[in-house]
Amino acid sequence: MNIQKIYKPVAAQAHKGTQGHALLIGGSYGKIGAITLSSKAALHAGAGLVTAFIPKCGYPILQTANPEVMVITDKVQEHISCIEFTIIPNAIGIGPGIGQEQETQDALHQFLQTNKTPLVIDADALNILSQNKKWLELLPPQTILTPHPKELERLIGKTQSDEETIQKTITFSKEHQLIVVKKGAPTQIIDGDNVYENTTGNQALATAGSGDVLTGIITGLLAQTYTPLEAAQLGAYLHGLTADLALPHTGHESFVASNIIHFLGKAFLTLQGNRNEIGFK
Ligand SMILES: NC(=O)C1=CN([C@@H]2O[C@H](COP(=O)(O)OP(=O)(O)OC[C@H]3O[C@@H](n4cnc5c(N)ncnc54)[C@H](O)[C@@H]3O)[C@@H](O)[C@H]2O)[C@@H](O)CC1
Ligand SMILES: Nc1ncnc2c1ncn2[C@@H]1O[C@H](COP(=O)(O)OP(=O)(O)O)[C@@H](O)[C@H]1O
Ligand SMILES: [Mg+2]
Repeated sequence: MNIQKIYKPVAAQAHKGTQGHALLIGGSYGKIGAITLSSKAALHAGAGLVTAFIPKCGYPILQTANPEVMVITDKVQEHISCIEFTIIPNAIGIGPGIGQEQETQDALHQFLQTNKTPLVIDADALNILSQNKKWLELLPPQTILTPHPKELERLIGKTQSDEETIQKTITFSKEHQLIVVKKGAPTQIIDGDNVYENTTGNQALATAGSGDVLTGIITGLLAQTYTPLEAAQLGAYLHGLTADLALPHTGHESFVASNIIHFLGKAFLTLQGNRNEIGFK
């Protein structure tokens, strides 16, 4: 599978209104950084407009760190208690840093009951779903879940081998019509019986916030004209490639999640050449 076939260059006549509006929902006291990274990543993935929905305490932090991102605040200071907004986003990413307060769980339930917008679900939003598996029925078809191994285990249960994990994830994906970005080394994308293995990335990504950035990238792509499977594949590919491109500059140790965002431009630029070797296995 060739990533270059998925990639769509930005049209010369494009404007911010044609490049998609991404909404990132998350953050809680002490974890505003997660949603700050996600929303910044969505912008750098090409979304024309990005809004972050966060608890009140994050307002000055996010507005200062990301002046290009618009902000909607919850009425509660330290966590999200009610997800209501009047904007019409093209894609929503929910979960980075959101925490598991009871009010936040209730807000997620309420949100899922009415939401029809293409969705990416990560981090504590996944953990809340794991404790309320009936809510999986509320997800729009082709919703993208981005679990790391522990989050996946909470969703599908313990397994004895990698093969069993893949089989259970395929069954889970088919049962609920979901795309699972099974994060790891390497990341695999499971869409029903189809399993795609990413070819980019390295251990530099073993750093706090690198998954939060992936969620922002995928949501930013989903808000443009990419299908959920394309957004998951291109997002995972670009995310990993940033770590490969950064390696001569940062080494494995000093690479941090912000570097993923920093090197995203260089990663996109590789897609504009004629490299045929790139892609997924
Ligand atoms: N700057 C920030 O605000 C940050 C906020 N974060 C947020 O913190 C919350 C908690 O997320 P966590 O993922 O830390 O908590 P979890 O409890 O979901 O996951 C941590 C556990 O999973 C295990 N694990 C993670 N990756 C693994 C792998 N590849 N293989 C095997 N085990 C693995 C860890 O060893 C640990 O036991 C999330 O909402 C997240 O978005 C984190 O992303 C870190 C940065
Ligand atoms: N050794 C590794 N090789 C390749 N990718 C890795 C490695 N370690 C972590 N990653 C990637 O980094 C990201 C980590 O996500 P996650 O655990 O959710 O981080 P966080 O919650 O801190 O943002 C995933 O995309 C994962 O595939
Ligand atoms: Mg994570």
